[in-house]
Amino acid sequence: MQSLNLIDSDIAYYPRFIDPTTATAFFDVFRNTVPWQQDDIKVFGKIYPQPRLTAFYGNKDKTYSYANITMQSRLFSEELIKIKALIENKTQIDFNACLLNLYRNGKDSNGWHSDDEKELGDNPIIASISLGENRFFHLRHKKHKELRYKLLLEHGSLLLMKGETQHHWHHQLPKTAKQIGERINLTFRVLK
Ligand SMILES: O=C(O)CCC(=O)C(=O)O
Ligand SMILES: [Fe+2]
Repeated sequence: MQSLNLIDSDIAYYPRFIDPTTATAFFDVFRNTVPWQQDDIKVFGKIYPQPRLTAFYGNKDKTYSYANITMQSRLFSEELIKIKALIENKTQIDFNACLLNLYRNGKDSNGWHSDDEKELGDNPIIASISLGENRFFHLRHKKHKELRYKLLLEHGSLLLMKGETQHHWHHQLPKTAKQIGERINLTFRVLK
């Protein structure tokens, strides 16, 4: 486990949290069975197609809203329940929802944001699993914008963000000019 030790944050990175062979098997199942959709998002009043595909799962029929999208959750699949159990075992935190992202190639991305929706509570806990291609994850302090950090999110890894992280830091998954394939990201969350 690697603790990022950035001020105003509580972020830990676990490389090979899932072994590579198992992670590849999970990747294939999610790639082929999740009903991936591309929604429109509103950014500063303009509508754009989201630069990635998403899906939303939970342990109940709940809706989740961000950037003017409202997603209806599907019930956790067998594979999501398995991964959720691995994370819960490590963190002692019970997760009840998961937002899935599919980045089809290097042009797909996720812009600067913090995961600070009201439903996530005061100090959101986000457990993020990476499958498939490695991609860089950027962090930038909201007030001290010169404080930045780049982390390579590898196949099978877990990134855990908690405490005041979402209050003080934005994160993004930038585009890359490299010719790369698909990456799937699972962000387990606690919805109040
Ligand atoms: O794909 C990633 O690693 C980041 C995803 C993310 O930040 C989010 O879904 O809120
Ligand atoms: Fe996020």
